[in-house]
Amino acid sequence: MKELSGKKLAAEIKAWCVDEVKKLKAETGSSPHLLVMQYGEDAASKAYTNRIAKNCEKIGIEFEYQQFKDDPDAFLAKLKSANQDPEITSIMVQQPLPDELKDSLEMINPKKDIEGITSASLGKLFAGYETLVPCTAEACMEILDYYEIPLKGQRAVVVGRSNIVGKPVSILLQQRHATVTMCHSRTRDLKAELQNADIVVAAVGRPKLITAEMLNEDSIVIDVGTNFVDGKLIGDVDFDSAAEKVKMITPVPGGVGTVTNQVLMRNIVKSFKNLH
Ligand SMILES: Nc1nc(=O)c2c([nH]1)NC[C@@H]1CN(c3ccc(C(=O)N[C@@H](CCC(=O)O)C(=O)O)cc3)C=[N+]21
Repeated sequence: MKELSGKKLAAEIKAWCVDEVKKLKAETGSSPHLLVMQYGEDAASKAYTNRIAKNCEKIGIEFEYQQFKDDPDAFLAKLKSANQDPEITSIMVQQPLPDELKDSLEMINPKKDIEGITSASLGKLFAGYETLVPCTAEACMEILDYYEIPLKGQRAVVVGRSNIVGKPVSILLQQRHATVTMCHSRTRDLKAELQNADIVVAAVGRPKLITAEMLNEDSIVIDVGTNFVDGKLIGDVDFDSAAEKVKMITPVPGGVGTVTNQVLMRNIVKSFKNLH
């Protein structure tokens, strides 16, 4: 078994960002500027925001955070003004959102949509145009490429069909000529599907849902899960048992999540470039 660490790759992407931000500052006199908006008190959103703030600081990206509560109109007003504001080059709206504000994700200016979650961004991805791609899906592809894992003609089984990971990663894998099977909570026999997999992408958000006995010895496993259990970060794959069996597997933490953090930074740099 080979552990597919994301640490070196993440450091490389970060170094690229640092360099690029320096160059852009010299050329334009300004720096990328991220606005993170949160509605309500979700602790995971807060923790994620703090991590993003630190990463922005290290790279030289300006960071702004606004939290709202009990005032959906103020939230919408800020989002509208941020869409127009030339100083704000990237916008991230933390999820979850209350039902009355769910549609606001669609309002994000697609040029500033660093998570690639608007239908405009996802539509471009679907059609094969260049666009900002959801960071976690892109991080999976980066890890596969970093470790030179062949994709053409390979069988990839994606477990999970979310808009931010499962669906986009399935498109990216198909673009690279993999044969993709989508599995989810209603899949009748997940083990049978996994037996055929050259590559498994686990993105369901259920701790240790996938166990060693479900996996094939020749599989390469990309674990996207970031489940907090008793204060510990646990993947969707039971790492300890799976690691003894499969060919290669990403750890949690230190795998996809580490790369995702820096792919997000790179998307902030890209959105700045697209706007300038
Ligand atoms: N619009 C939006 N996009 C999100 O992506 C989003 C969100 N809202 N709301 C909150 C949740 C929560 N979330 C996490 C991200 C990283 C870790 C995490 O633990 N990251 C580790 C990575 C660990 C590893 O190496 O795998 C770290 O940064 O150190 C957890 C949770 C994102 N979310």
